[in-house]
Amino acid sequence: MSSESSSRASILFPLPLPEAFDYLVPEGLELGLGDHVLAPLGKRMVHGVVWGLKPGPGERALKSVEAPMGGAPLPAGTRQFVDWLARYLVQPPGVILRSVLRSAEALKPSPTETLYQVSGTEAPRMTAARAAVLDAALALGEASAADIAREAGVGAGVVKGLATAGALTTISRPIDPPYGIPDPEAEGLSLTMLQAEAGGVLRRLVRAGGFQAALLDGVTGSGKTEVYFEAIAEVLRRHPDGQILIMLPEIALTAAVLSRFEARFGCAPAIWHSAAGPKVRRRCWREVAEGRARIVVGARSALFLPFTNLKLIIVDEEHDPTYKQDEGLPYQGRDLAVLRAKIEGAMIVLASATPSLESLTNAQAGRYVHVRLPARPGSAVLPQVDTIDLREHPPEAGRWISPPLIAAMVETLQAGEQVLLYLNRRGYAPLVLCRACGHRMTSPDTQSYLVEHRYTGRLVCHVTGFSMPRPKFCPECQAEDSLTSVGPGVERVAEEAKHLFPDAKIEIYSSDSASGADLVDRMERGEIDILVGTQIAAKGHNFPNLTLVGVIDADLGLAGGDPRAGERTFQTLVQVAGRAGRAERPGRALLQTHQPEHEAIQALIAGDRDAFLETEMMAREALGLPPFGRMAAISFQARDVQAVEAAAGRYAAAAPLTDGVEIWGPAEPPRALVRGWHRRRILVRADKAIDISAYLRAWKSRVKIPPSIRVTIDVDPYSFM
Ligand SMILES: Nc1ncnc2c1ncn2[C@@H]1O[C@H](COP(=O)(O)OP(=O)(O)OP(=O)(O)O)[C@@H](O)[C@H]1O
Ligand SMILES: [Zn+2]
Repeated sequence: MSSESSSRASILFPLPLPEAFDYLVPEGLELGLGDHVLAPLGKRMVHGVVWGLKPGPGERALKSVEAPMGGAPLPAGTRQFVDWLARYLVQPPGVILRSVLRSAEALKPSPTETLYQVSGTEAPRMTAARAAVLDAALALGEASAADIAREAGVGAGVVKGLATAGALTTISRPIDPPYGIPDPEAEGLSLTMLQAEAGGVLRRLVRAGGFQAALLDGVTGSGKTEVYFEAIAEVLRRHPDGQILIMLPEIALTAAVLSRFEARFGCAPAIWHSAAGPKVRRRCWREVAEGRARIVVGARSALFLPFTNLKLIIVDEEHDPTYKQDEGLPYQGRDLAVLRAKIEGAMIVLASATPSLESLTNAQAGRYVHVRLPARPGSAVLPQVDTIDLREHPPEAGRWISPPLIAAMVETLQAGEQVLLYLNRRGYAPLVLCRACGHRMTSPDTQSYLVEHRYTGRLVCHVTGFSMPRPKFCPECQAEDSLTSVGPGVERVAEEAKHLFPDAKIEIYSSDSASGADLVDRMERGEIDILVGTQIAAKGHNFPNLTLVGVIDADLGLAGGDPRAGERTFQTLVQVAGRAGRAERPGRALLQTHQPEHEAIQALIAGDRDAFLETEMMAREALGLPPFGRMAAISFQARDVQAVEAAAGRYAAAAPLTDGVEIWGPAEPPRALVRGWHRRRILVRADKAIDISAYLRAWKSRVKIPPSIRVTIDVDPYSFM
């Protein structure tokens, strides 16, 4: 076994193991860092990546690497990102690697298909079937045997026979073709002065090279997309092999957005998101790893793609809460994007009309270049925002649209314009209770109210997905027909709108909608009069004829005591109001509220974002909350409530004592029971100067928790509650 030339490789597996393991490299096998290999782990052969190479056979008897797996090696930047994240997120490195290796198929070359084409050579023994095939092949150009045979109305054997006879030639083509080459000089919109200026700043940053960060802070509808296209074009010009990642919130990956990319750069980008099928995934992953894909448009998980030469990352709608992943591996995609840009020496642009306090603080401190776009292009102006005080103008009993909002809707519809009614609640009613005994319908094993969905006639748990038919008898007191729906969801508001405007075309847009893309198209074309939507309808869309936005409940989200509630509500309301009046016709937004004096709502009416953020910042600073301090959450889950309490208690007791760190809890989180799993949570607040990841690692190493208890560490919890 041990010869002069033998060496060792440490192999990292995409598994929750504490570290990479050493293997012997068999003689004759040349391995490089980042190579994909098969190696024995227990009784199995497992796909791993060469993480280190060492000379000599070493002291211990080691197993051997079995075989190389092919595919482009994992680039150095990606490996560094994995190591960095493992430390930062307090996770075993293999857990991060698992987020990188998302397509084993991508390591193999693309499968090929055979296409047929008329060769021009005469076919011997012409028959009617053969003539039909030649006609079909001429009409189709390059096509598969099956397609030609179908067109000709014969069996595929006739096609193959003609190929053997030389009358058809065959071409072998990859099923996953490379992506088109984007053209930076393709015709775009002509930019306004403000846009050109902002674009110029971004182009200069691209030319400066290396890690650069910019906050593109522009009001809704100001054309931020066009401006960051300028940065993309500059990278395409300067770096013939440079790669660009554009991150969007998952639901913003619509046909409308993609066609704007195509229009500007002359070809479709590579696409990456969690719902993409294996074929889309393997193509994108392979092309990125081989350095051929130039532009990737993706959701947060695109961060983990193996870029070989990443030059620019755009995080569009950077404030969006969907960049935060809570399940599985918790991380904040926006922050990791900045980290990745640093490691790759790339530029990053964070774009938003309502930047997060984190990014604004970085811009104010000069860490990010602050690029502003204060106005919409051309004649488009920002919407006029007003409140409707529900205490003065209450809707009729059992209704949710107030008289002033109804009046505004009448005007808008009479002018032939569109209305968006916004309520961030899916279904018909958020709560169903028994009039006889007061029983509230909840999800089994989960402390969560069931939401009534009237279209499907079911009560649905939005936490676990559990659903049941609406019962006729109260499950508690058995009273008949005693269940009543409390409060509105979008279905109920749509029902009311239908009652008020029986002739209007009304649609509901929420994550329950079967075809959101179709709704967006029809809304854009003006085929819908009133769209009743949740936050999915509030993001990024351009509906030129939409001039009235009615917010059914502007107070939703302000209650509850989460210090982020004000910021989040403000962001959502700016975004939803920002859908109005994006083209020639001016728009307005009406907010129904019980507390028109609330700071977030006042700031919105005054259009004074900065004053609002100023007070928010002061509150955060006083409490030492992010961005002025660091937070982490440690969550415990178990089937047994006593076990989870004991484990959380022991964990808390083992906390290292340090100045500048405060430990809160263990306590019950907002959802303390889900699918029969009991949850407890410890919150950690640390001063900015403290390396909270290192602190959490040290803490974790002090406690042994039994495997029946799931422990999750989140170094960037979105909610502080
Ligand atoms: N220079 C321009 N000339 C003509 N139309 C423009 C120009 N710039 C932007 N637009 C149009 O204005 C609309 C808004 O642009 P875009 O979607 O880029 O705005 P945004 O800043 O991303 O807005 P939001 O933050 O609300 O999503 C789009 O329909 C876009 O095509
Ligand atoms: Zn009852």
